[in-house]
Formats: sequence, C-alpha cells, structure tokens
Amino acid sequence: MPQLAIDATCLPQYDKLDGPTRERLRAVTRKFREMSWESLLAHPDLRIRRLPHGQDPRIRTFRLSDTWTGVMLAPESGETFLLVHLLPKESAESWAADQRHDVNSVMGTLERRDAAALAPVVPAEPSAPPRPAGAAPAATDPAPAGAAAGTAPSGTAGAPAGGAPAPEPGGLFDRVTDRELERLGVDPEIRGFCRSLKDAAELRAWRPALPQDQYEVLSALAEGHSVQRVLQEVVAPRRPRIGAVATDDYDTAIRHTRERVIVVGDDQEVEDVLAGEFNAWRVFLHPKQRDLAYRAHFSGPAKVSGGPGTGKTVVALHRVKFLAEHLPLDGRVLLTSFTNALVESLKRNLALLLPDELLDDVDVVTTDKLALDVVKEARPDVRLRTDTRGLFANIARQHRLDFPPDFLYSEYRHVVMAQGIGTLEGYLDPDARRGRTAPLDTDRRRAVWHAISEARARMRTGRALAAEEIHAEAARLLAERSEKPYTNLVVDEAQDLHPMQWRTLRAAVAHGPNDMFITGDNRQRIYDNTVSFKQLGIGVVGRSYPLRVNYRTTEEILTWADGIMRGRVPNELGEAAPEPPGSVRCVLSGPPPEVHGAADEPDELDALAERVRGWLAEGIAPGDVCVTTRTNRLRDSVAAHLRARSLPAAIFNPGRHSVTDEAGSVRVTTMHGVKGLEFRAVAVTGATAAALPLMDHVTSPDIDENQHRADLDAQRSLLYVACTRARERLYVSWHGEPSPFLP
Ligand SMILES: Nc1ncnc2c1ncn2[C@@H]1O[C@H](COP(=O)(O)OP(=O)(O)OP(=O)(O)O)[C@@H](O)[C@H]1O
Repeated sequence: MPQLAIDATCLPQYDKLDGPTRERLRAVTRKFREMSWESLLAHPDLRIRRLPHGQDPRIRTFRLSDTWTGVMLAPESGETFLLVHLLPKESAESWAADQRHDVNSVMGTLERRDAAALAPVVPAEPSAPPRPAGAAPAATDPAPAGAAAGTAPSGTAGAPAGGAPAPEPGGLFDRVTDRELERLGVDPEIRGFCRSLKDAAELRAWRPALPQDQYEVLSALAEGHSVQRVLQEVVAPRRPRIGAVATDDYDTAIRHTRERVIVVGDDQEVEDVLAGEFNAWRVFLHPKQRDLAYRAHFSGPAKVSGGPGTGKTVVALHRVKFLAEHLPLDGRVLLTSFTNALVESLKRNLALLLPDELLDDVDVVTTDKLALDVVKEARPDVRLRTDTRGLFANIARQHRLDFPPDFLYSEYRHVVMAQGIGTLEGYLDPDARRGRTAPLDTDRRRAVWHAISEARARMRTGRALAAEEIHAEAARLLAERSEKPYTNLVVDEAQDLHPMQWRTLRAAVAHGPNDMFITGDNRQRIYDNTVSFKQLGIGVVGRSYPLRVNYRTTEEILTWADGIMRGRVPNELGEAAPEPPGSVRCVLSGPPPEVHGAADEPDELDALAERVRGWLAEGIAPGDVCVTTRTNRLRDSVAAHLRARSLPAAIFNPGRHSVTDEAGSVRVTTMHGVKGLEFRAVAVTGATAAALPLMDHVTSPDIDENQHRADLDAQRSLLYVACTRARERLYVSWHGEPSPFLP
C-alpha cells in the first residue's frame, strides 16, 4: 500500500482551512494511504492532475474543495506520496508548476526549488542536469516568486534577466571552489547561480527559491565559515548514516528528509501533524537537534548551548522522550528548570510529546522543589525560609560588622555556600575568596565567619531554612544514598542555577553515560549565579554542542536585540572561558522593532495602548500579545491602563498561573515572568534609565566589584530576554531618559 508523507509547508495552511475542508482533507489523505495509484487517478472527486507545463513531472494537483487545491509529489514508484502544499485554488496551479523537487546527491535529502524563478539566472552549463521531461522552458519572471514579501530583489539579484550571469570578481563565494561546493552538495545549477551573488542580503532574498539544504550550506559559507566546518555542521548531520545516495530514489529521500517531512500512519497522526503549526517542533527537528536529542550514548554529562530561540528547550524535551523510551524497569528521568513558570511550561509541552505511560516515568519539578522534597523526607518539619537577606542584615548589625548592609548575605551566598565551605579553616584558606574584590584580613574573616555561623545555627533551630541550606542538606542526603532517585537528568535554562543547586542535581544521579543533559544560554543569565561545572564534578569537556538556527524571532528583532548585548562576550555556560564565536541564523523575517520615547509615564501608557490596539486590529489574538515591565508596580499600572481603554488585559503571575490561563487576554507581566515563553507580539514598557538597571538589585561595588558587574550584566540580560520573546513584533518604550542598555 502507498504511504503518505506531509511537508511542513502545509502546517500554516491547515490553520486557514474551515472545518468541512479539514474533514475532507483527512478523508483524502486516507484515500492516499489506502487506494492504489490507478484507483486514485480514476477517482472522480479527487481530480488528480498532472501539470502539462510544470517544472516537475512528479507534481500533481488534486481537488480539496471548491476553493482549495492540494499539491502533491508522486514519485514514479508510487510508494510514498508527499503532500507538498495546500493552496487556494486560483494560485495552486501556478505555484505547483514553478516548483521542482530533487534528491540532493550528497545529503540524500529531498529539496524543493522554485525552478521557474531560478531559470533565468542559472547558467545553461553542459554539466547541468537535464530538465525533467515535461519541464517548461525558462520562465521570464526573474524574481523569486515565493520570496518573502518585500525581501526579494526587485531586479535579478545582480544577474542580467533572461541569461546566465557571467562570474564576476568580488562575488560572495569567490573563496570557495566549484569542487568544494560540489562536495558540500551544491548542484551545478546552484553553483552557477551563486557565482552571481554579491552579498549575504542578496542570498537571503533568494532563499524561498533555493533548495533548502543547499541554502543552509550557502548561508553558512556566506557567514564566513570554512568549508570544513560547513561540511561538519551542515552537511554531515544530513547525510544518510549508511548507504550511498541514489538521486532517483525519491521514496528513500522523502523518508530521509526528517527536518521538514514526516511519514504519517493513521488519521490521528495526520491530524496531529497538520494541526500543529506552532507545535512543529514536535515533529520536525533540525538534524543537529535530532542528533543531540536522540543520540544513544553520551559518555557523561552533555551540554547544549545557543542563543535565544534556537530550540534548546525543544532538544531537552526530545531528549527526555528518548531517555524515557530507554529506561530500565525501575528507572526515572528528572526534567528540571529554575522557576515554577518554566516547569509548568515544560510539563505542558512534554505532555504534547510523550504518551501517558512514558510521562509516568518522568518527574518535572524545579530544582528547589526536588531539594525540599529530599530534605522533608528526612525532616518533615523543615520549611523554606523567604527572608534570608533580612536575617543576615540583622545579624550583621548585631555583630557590629562595619560592612555595607548586604555584604554578609553576599559572602554567605557567593563564597561560603557557592563553594560549599564548611569550616573556619576552609574560609581562611587564601583561595576561598578568589575572584572577590573587597579584601578581608584574617581578623575580619573570623568575624564574618562567626556571624555567618550564627545565622546558620538560627535557621537550623527555627527549622526555617534558606534555599541555600536546603540544597546543602539535600546534596548531603543524596550523596549518602547508594540508590540515586534518577537514572537520567535533563536541565533546561541551566544558566540561572546556583552552584548549590548543581550539587543537589549532581548528587541525584549516578555518574555514568547519559547521566546529565544540560541546556542553557549565558546571554540569558538573569539571576546572580556563576558556575564552574568543572569544580562541581560535571565534566562536559568534549561534549558541548552549540545550536545556531533561531526558529522563534525574526532576523530584524534578533539583530536589534543583539545590540543590547553589544561588545559583551559571555562566558561559556558553566565555564570561566568566553564562548567561542559563532553566529545564529534566523528562519523568519519581518518588520523591524518599533521604539518610542515618551515625555512621561501617562504618555507612554497611552502610546502603548494604541500599539496594542493596532496589533489586535491586525488580527493578532490577545493571547498572543504580551506586555512586560521591569517592576510589579508598572505591571499593575499597565494592566489597569489597558483595561481602562477597553483592551482585554490580565496580569500574569508566572509563579501561580499556567500560561494558558489568560489565553483570551493580553498578558501583562514582569520581565522575569516572560523567561522561557514566547508571543507573536511583545511590548517592553518602561525601559527607562531609572528602571534598567534597577540599582536596588545590583550589588554595590563596595561589596564586590566583580559581583557588581555580574549583577549589571544580569539586568542587561533581563532586557535581552524580554525582547527576544517576540516572534513577529517588538515594541520598546520608555519615558524620560532611556535605559543605557538600549541599542
Ligand atoms: N526544529 C524546529 N522546527 C520548528 N520550530 C522549532 C524547531 N526548534 C524549535 N522550534 C521553535 O522555536 C521556538 C524556540 O524554541 P525553544 O523555546 O526550544 O528555544 P530556546 O533555545 O530554548 O529559547 P530560549 O533560550 O530563548 O528560551 C519555539 O517556538 C519552538 O517551537
């Protein structure tokens, strides 16, 4: 029986179909799976048509409804049909006639190109593959027909219309030879075409017309990566593991192109795939993502880093799936993150990916909850203390320590607990305070140690323990257990965890293959924690992997937001060394961010309300809009202001609500509250100099200059995180003096 595969291009289209058309599509897909090709061709309702002037003899159209047409690829073998696109009837045939599918001779993937748009600009080389039978002569429209609106070059990307461009000096790919391009899977047609390109913007404008994987190769080369690196990072992950590529074997290529094609088995799968435009991540993984998530064996902890929106959480979720599928009988997986809101969001997404029987084997909890549960098992009367900062300030006063108010707490948190120092001797060790800038002689260290010891003793007697104490105790209890509670552990948003939290995690799983899988991004570190994995016994050397494709944010927004981090080279996650250079590519493009400086707060809020109203009028659903502020006070004012102007607005408290609770309203929340989330449109309000940075939350340089700088960086990151939550639209406003962090 033939099989059906679905191309990811169909997903956003499915959203546009009405109920009866969707039902009909399901019925049609059933026929494709169940009937022979001859019966399908003869079927009166389907009206399967070959396009007499099409570029690709394998493409057919079929009737979906009076207004919608399906486009499919029907390889001669008839084994696997590919549903390529769903289009309004009037545009379907011309689109389908322009496209051509080929099997990439190096990567073995099925690629689609707009052959009609490319025809005038590809050289007619003798080495070019013969046009498929039935292909049309070169079309005359030189611009890439499917190019994103406004991005295609108005002319011919530097090439004379109607003829092949002669290679010109100063081309984008001059440094790469034809032989190298060939090794990278760039076919003769595209090799000839790319010689005419002058810069990366021109290449990007042609993207919709170019075969997808070859575009990836060219864009990595255009970024300046070496041929070797492109071979390793782009070509190798796509190559079939075994066997040679046969360019006439479309069935195999369809199955092999898992980045954008999925073979479906039954109605439920068809529905699951098609209905999931925003859940494409469940099905279509980048080869690098798939490789990391489903790799059978990492010999120890593995770390995945990458800028915002590069799919780290997606990889973490798929990794949990892989681990849960391969658990020993009594095994358990822990998926953990920093805040309740993040954990809620992970739980929801995991439930979309895993069947119930696998979900039962996975715990999704914050690292703090894990530690508290472990401690409570041994001492049920213990509870979490929330006023630790105040306690230390009191004790510092009582001990008459002449330091700034937060000094004692900072010393406790960032020296004593971060390094797990348990004795006065340990604290007096010359290395104990390495990296701290305020010097402390031995007498003062003794005084500080006594004050810290008293605070710790008071917490223990009162049984209300700071999170730091709970983790120290949890790590101790877990280290004593010969049977660890977890077989594997997956940590998301790892950049924000404190060393004491890492000790708990390290102790919760035995050392060994696949023990820890860690994802994070130091650019997004918004809490005051810096970590050395090496010191914590988490060896990731040789098992660190970057992700470099941003799936969330438009290029315009990401480029602007990157200006917030200008000149800052973050340290690699869990290391003291700077991150190696490497750029991120965006899949999406759109309008640039809007910025607005107002005279005062009421003016700023008025302008915000109009912006939000405009988005809603454009058809963006209220639940897809988020307004974010630095403080709770401004958050409340914004919500009240929007409501007073009849806009549906709800305050989102990430600690208490799950993300979908307020689906019918514009979400108003703090910058901390948007971490890990994403929205079609985001407004960042109150980006004024007085609020970003908020100096209350920045360690004074008198206490420690390094910590002072790290705290300022964390606030800069907070703005960066808020801005990179936007998928399509970003609006940033302030009143009075703008934040110095703004680009
Ligand atoms: N292979 C993929 N195909 C389609 N969409 C993807 C893919 N990978 C990730 N995405 C989408 O990209 C967006 C960002 O993914 P994700 O949240 O995993 O990124 P992240 O790196 O964890 O982001 P951040 O660090 O900014 O929180 C999500 O909407 C996700 O569904």
